[in-house]
Amino acid sequence: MTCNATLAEAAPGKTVLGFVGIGIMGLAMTRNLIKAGYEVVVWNRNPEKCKPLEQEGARVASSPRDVVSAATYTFAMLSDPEAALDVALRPDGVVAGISPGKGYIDVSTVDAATSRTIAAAVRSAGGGFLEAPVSGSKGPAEQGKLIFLTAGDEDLFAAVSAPLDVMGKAKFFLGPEGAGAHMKLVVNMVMGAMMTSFAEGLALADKVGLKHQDVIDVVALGAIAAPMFALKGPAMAARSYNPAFPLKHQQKDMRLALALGDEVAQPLPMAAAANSLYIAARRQGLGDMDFSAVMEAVAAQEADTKKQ
Ligand SMILES: NC(=O)C1=CN([C@@H]2O[C@H](COP(=O)(O)OP(=O)(O)OC[C@H]3O[C@@H](n4cnc5c(N)ncnc54)[C@H](OP(=O)(O)O)[C@@H]3O)[C@@H](O)[C@H]2O)C=CC1
Ligand SMILES: O=CCCC(=O)O
Repeated sequence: MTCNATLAEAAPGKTVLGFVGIGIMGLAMTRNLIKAGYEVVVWNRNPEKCKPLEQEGARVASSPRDVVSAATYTFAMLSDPEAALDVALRPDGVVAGISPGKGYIDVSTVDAATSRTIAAAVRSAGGGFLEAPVSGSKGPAEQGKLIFLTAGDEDLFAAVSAPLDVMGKAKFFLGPEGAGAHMKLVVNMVMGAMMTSFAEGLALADKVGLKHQDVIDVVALGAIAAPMFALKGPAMAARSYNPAFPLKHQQKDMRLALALGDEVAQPLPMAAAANSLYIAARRQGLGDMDFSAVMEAVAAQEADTKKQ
């Protein structure tokens, strides 16, 4: 799909960029845009989080509409479908500032229906829409090494190619909006199940007297080696869960992937089992910790078994 108005190619010194949603990811991504020389306008629900960016040269706007009015292309990195819809559609939201020649790039992880609703509203105001959820966490966001899974208006994809390259190491254009959301949910569903399986492995190893570090080293050398296990393993062994990817967002992604499975009649029993552990971890109050804190839900199950 292409949008009706011509979209100018974004370049530092020429194009004003907007960014709404200055959380863990939004902060790191916006910083890289500023460092690359872009003039950036930002908004966050809690304005305190914009302060570091203001010191680094960003302008702070008082609503998402004001960001979009000031910028040619606006990126959004918001928690979940509810936040993405609200920020886009509220009276002083993104769509209220859209006009022909502007584009909205939603990099949040949401479901396809949310993305399609926002796309239709943006296009009816004359703008272009791209969904562009990312693979990669806080570290890759800081290093400009995210992987963009984009879909929607291909001319907008081309127009924002330079800022995407500032924030990421790779970008895929997957087709009409919905395809990017689907790809992201497939990847995060696999990641979520891998993490619960790893946590169970560490718990079992512990029970039989194996050292966590030995398990991490053995896994790292074999066919199931994964950067995620190497990165998160030592902190999990120390039961320390400083958030890079908050557990509440991983559980949201499992929920959205399971709903997608229902929609297309694909049973996902492993993902469903993993999801129940993330829900248990949220009930333990761990939603704002890193998603590796699912380890604590595994440990709590062990405690329950001992009581029986
Ligand atoms: N962290 C990670 O490793 C990755 C995260 N993601 C995805 O990126 C998105 C953001 O993640 P992350 O930065 O980690 O999360 P954070 O929780 O750090 O940030 C969430 C952002 O959403 C905003 N927000 C939440 N609800 C609303 C609302 N109702 N109205 C307006 N703004 C709202 C928050 O504003 P406020 O500060 O005011 O609360 C904040 O700016 C999620 O969809 C997540 O799944 C994708 C890849 C990696
Ligand atoms: O959505 C979060 C993804 C985290 C990652 O890819 O490391």
